Order: sequence, then C-alpha cells, then structure tokens
Amino acid sequence: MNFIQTRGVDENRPQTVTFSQAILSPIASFGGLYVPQMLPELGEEFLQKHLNSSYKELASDMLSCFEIDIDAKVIEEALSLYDKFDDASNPVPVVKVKENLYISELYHGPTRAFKDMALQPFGVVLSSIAQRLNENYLILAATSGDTGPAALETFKNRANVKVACLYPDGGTSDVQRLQMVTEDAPNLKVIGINGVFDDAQNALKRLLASQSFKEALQKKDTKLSAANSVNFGRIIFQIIYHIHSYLELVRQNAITMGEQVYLNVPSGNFGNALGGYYAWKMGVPVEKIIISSNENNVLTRLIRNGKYDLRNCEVVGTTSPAMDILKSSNVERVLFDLFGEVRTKELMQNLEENNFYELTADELAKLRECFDADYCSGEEGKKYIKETFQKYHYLMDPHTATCMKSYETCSNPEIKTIAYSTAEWTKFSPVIANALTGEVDTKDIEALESISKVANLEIPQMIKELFSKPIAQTTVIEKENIEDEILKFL
Ligand SMILES: N[C@@H](CCOP(=O)(O)O)C(=O)O
Repeated sequence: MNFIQTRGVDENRPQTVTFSQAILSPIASFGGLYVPQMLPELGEEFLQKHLNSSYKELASDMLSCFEIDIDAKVIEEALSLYDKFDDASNPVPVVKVKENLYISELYHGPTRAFKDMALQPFGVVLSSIAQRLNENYLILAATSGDTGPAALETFKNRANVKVACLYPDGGTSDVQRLQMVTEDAPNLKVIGINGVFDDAQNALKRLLASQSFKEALQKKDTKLSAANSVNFGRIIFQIIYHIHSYLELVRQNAITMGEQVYLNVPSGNFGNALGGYYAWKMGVPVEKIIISSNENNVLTRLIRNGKYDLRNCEVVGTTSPAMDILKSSNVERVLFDLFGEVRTKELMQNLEENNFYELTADELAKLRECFDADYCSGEEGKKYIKETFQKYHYLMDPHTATCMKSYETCSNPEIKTIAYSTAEWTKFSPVIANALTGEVDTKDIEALESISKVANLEIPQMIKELFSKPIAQTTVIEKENIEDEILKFL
C-alpha cells in the first residue's frame, strides 16, 4: 500500500511513498499529511473471522490488509508489547456502564492513557526501520499531557532514536508532568515551554518542515520524525481498537453483527476519532461518530456550523487538559477524504494564514453525515463523574466524562454507543476527588489516596512510584528557544 498527500504534491516529492517513508518523514508537500492511497475493505467476513480472535491476532491481520513494508517479525515484536498491559489476553476491556452505553477502556498500558495503544508498537516499528537503514532519528513529540509520557516510555533506550518532548509548563496534570520529568535515559530530553500546547505543536510542525533545521541535524548525522498523530504510523494502530471494541459488543451479545453503533470520542488532535472514521470506512457498522470536547470547543463549532474559527480565540485551561487544543491536526485527513486535495489545501492555507475557514453548506452536510459534536464544561464533567459513580459504580476521568454530555445531546438512546475512555482516573485525581467528595486544592498524592478509599480501587504501582522518583528533567524555556535547546541536546 502506498501513501498520498492531503494537499497535493510539490515538485520535489514523488507522487506516492511507502509506509516506512511516510512515518520516517511525516510532513508532506505544502505542510500536508500522508494518508493511505486506498483504505482496505474488510467487510463482514473479516469481522466474522475475528469474532473469536485475540487483540493481537486481529491487529496482525488488519495490518496485513494495509500491505505495509514492515517485516512480519517486527510487527510481531511490536504487537507483543500489548502483553505488558493489565490483561495480556484483553488489553482493551469494553465495559457496560448502563443500558446501551459501553465504555472502551484504552488506558491499561504502561502510562495509563490511550496513547500507549499506538505508541507502544510504533516505538518498535520506527526504531527497527532506523536500525535497518543504519540511520539515527530525532523524534519530536508535542504533548498536552498523554502523548509525551507514552512517547518517552516507548522510545526509552531504543536504538537509533532520540526523543525531544515539548510540553506546556503548567498545562498538564501533576501526574502527567511527573511521568515526563522523572524519565531518565540518555536518549530522552523533556522540554517545558512557557506557552500552551498549540505553541509546542506549531514548533513541531515548523521544525518538521524546516530545511535549515534538517541541515543542522544532518551535521549531527541525524534525521527527523515525530511521535504525534500527524504521523500515520500512529493512526494505523489507532484503527484496531475501534474494530476490537465493535467485536467486543458482538461477543457480549450487546449487538448482532452488522448492527450500527455510535462511536463517542473525546477529541483534541482528532487521531482517536480519525481511527474510528477509518474503521467505519473499512467496514465497521457505525451510525455516526460523536466528537466530545471541553470548553476549547473549536471542533463542536466546526461540526455544527462549518466554521473553523480561531480568530479572537485563546486556549483556556480546563479540567481535561489533554484536550486543551485549538489546532486539531487530523481534521485535515477527514477534509481530504471528503473534499479532496485541492479543497483541503485551500482550507488549510486559510486556517494557517487567517485563522479561519468555512465549509460550504454542501460540505457541512457531508461532514454532518459522519459526525456530530458537543462540548462539556468542567463543572458539568464533575457532575457526570459523580453521578456515574454513584448510580453505576463506574469511575471515569474528566476526558471520558465529556462523552456523557454528548451521549445525552447527540445520540439516539435506542442505538448502542461505544464511548472511549482515554485515560485512567489516576492521572487526574484532584479533579475527580473534588467531584466525588467536594475536597478542594488536594495534592495529587492525597487525592489518589482518597479516591482509592472511596472507590475501593488500587493505585497502580507505576503511579505511586512517581512521587518518590528523582526529577531528571528540569528544562523550561521560552518557545522561541526550542530549536537551540534541541540542538544542544543532540
Ligand atoms: N492530547 C495529546 C496531544 C497530542 O496529540 P497526538 O495524538 O497528536 O499525539 C496529548 O495528550 O499529548
């Protein structure tokens, strides 16, 4: 399978590239992204065949439908990392919360967030390509709290790769920050910036497209790639869990094969939702994808009125910080799929130059055939956390809680919903403790203990350990100095 580009092709690039090429150098012509030339059609036969498969068998078969240029042995090693999840036989439990609402728990990996689902195997794949080519790679990661820890964890001490991870200082939860700044390996550099996530992601995209930065890296015998969902190497692994979650509902006799379901996805950079959209196009029966946001509700506005409008718009800090994002990378891949490369280039250029684009009425109607959206405030989220815990004894994190509002406002309750839980409660304990007990200004460690008692849940060892680990990464800089800081590290 070859890969094409969302904004067309400039004169310096080939029309198509392989999977390896697309993931080693993820930014395409005119600042666009790579997408598969054609999505494989799985059909009901594939779903039937995998009704009783393990997650790894399903993953391996789905990946082979993409016919990517990665050795079967490497894929096998990459997928074996799911064995480290809480339950090796089922890395993604799907739990019934109430009539017709199921939660797919994507956080049972080493950093307790859904990013492990893709970054664990991706780390093996990227490092093994680098070794095969005998090349060294700098992997950039921009994070609002979950991608960073997962990228550091997967690339730690791997051959031929170094990671520079950019996070907004003060813009993540304390556990997320500790997960990053306690990472101590010679190939990892964590850089806090005085700014917001969009500043970190803008810097990442600028550096990925910068010839002079690439030349500076070349002098250090290093090439450049990225761990974020701009990289299709992330997205390919994010399709699998949507297929798995659908099959789980069939296995649990919640639906019959072929019955349509809603996918309800807490969204920031839109990689998770895009995985669901691709799974749908590949044959998973979906009624609609519901996009759930926090107060940074740019996606809700786009899906409701067709305007991506960042004029006079500043990111606000919320109780679900991983979604404190305004420039959502993967919407571009959906635009390309629905409207083609010429229109995508025009819309994305408008966004970059004017902080604004507007879809036509026909385009909006097409987008709304696939998606609906709503957003949830922090206060509403806490109400849902408390209510869901009291009524159904199910504890969710503030990102997952945003799905509860859009479940009520956007879906037909007769149709089953799979909502995605992107992070474990342990990553956002002060907000959850506040929701459950009313306690305010509690430190993470105290909040973890109080929730553990109230909800009778164990605090996982890797979270407990964070509070006594030495701080290994102390760099916090102005955003203008990112490039210099990275070059100093190499
Ligand atoms: N929400 C993310 C932001 C980066 O998203 P990605 O999917 O593009 O890596 C985070 O928590 O870091």
